[in-house]
Amino acid sequence: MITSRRMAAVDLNAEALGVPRKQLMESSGNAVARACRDLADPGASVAVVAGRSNNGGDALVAARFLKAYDVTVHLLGRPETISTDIARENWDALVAGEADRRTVTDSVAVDLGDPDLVVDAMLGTGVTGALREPEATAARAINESSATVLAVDVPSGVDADTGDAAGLAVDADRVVTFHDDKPGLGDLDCEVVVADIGIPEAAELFTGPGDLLALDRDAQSHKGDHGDVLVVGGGPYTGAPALAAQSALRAGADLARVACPEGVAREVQGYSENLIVRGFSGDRLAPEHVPDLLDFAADRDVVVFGPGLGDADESLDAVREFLAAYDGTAVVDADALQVVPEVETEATLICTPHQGELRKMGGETDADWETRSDLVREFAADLGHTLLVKGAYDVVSDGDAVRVNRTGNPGMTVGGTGDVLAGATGALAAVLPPLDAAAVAAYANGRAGDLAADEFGGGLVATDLLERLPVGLRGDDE
Ligand SMILES: NC(=O)C1=CN([C@@H]2O[C@H](COP(=O)(O)OP(=O)(O)OC[C@H]3O[C@@H](n4cnc5c(N)ncnc54)[C@H](O)[C@@H]3O)[C@@H](O)[C@H]2O)[C@H](O)CC1
Ligand SMILES: [K+]
Repeated sequence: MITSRRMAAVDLNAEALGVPRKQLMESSGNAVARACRDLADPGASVAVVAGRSNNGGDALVAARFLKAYDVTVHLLGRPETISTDIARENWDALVAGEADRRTVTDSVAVDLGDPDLVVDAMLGTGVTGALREPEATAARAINESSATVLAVDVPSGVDADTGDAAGLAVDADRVVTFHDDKPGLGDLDCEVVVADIGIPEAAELFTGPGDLLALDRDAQSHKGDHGDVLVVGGGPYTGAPALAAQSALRAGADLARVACPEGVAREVQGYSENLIVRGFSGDRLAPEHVPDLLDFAADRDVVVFGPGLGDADESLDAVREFLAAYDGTAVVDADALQVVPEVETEATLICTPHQGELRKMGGETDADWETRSDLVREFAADLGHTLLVKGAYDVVSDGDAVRVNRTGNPGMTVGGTGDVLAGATGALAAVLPPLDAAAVAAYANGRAGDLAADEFGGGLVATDLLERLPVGLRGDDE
């Protein structure tokens, strides 16, 4: 099952892997033609009703494959208004091949004749709201005809993420849907066939430019609130919390605060005037600080726990007490990780261990990334939290889905890059679901590292990543 939003991401990832959308459209069209052959005998009359975008494009390809049938293509609109290059190229191929075709520019012109089979390719996953004209009139004509109706990807008018129609929708006998089942289709009273259109498995498993789309859309739905992130750490180390907090800002957070021992607060502030630093008494985190921290954390969007915290017993006790009482979203990193398996918490946690830290948490790992993916998924399911296990291939899992990130380079083994990743994950967790936040953070952090390595090779340092994180988070075409 795949949502149309995730489908768009996978599609872009496929393109980055060398399988462009036009190639997928050819496979989709071929699958539509196969479904037609299943539903009608050679010689039967077929009315292809094509919209002006890619759903229509699929059917324009199918028309080319249906030489044994009496096909008429009805394009809903003027050819010059076809909205994608690949759909237009397929229309032009029909024109050049002198295919039987009509253009339907308004509702009065909708006349499908009396076909044996109708191919509904008006709208697919790009539908928004109720059908407009001439689609609405065409949908009524399709529903009134006695023909068998084959819908391409989804029946036009039906939202593929919910199965709901905002009003009128095509009543299909069969749907040929691409790549994977879509959430709403099971509730419709029609037969659903899933066609493999050759999207590589890697497009779904590995992070890619498509994963950044989640940021555009989900971040907008949290409009005006790009995150108030609190980093709790510092004590034995001061650079780590400062790096994590600056990284949260570079990853788009509106505010980054650091809660650290007052003995190191000036030093942490000294790294950047952009940080809001709040000291607590003493020189390391202890249980006595927890009530105050919980109050302070309650007004923040995400807490990043652990950078530079150290592993003193009283600090780890404090992490236990904090997590047991906290019910918000937290990224847990570094020494704080080891207490996670023993804590019962209502909080949503994203844990960011490297493989040594994973073992210390009780998790297993393996040199083979595929085996490691299974182990990480199982351990995330046991914990009930999201894991981002760092390595040459980072493995992200919420216990159900797995994403693997291949960006990054050996230069990133330098100190501090993990703090940058934790901070970025914190900022993204303010606007995205945990799995997406971790996957996008790993992808962007690795891209930032790759850009830094272009310049500094093995001499890159963590602050180089901070500067490049905004570019790492931006799509190539922006
Ligand atoms: N990997 C894939 O997912 C592939 C999918 N294919 C096919 O492409 C469509 C999705 O194509 P897209 O161009 O994004 O959207 P639509 O064809 O659904 O058209 C959207 C277009 O239509 C207009 N519109 C939106 N809502 C309405 C409305 N209520 N009434 C009238 N018009 C409307 C608006 O202009 C939109 O921009 C997918 O379903 C597959 O069939 C690829 O071919 C293969 C890979
Ligand atoms: K359709």
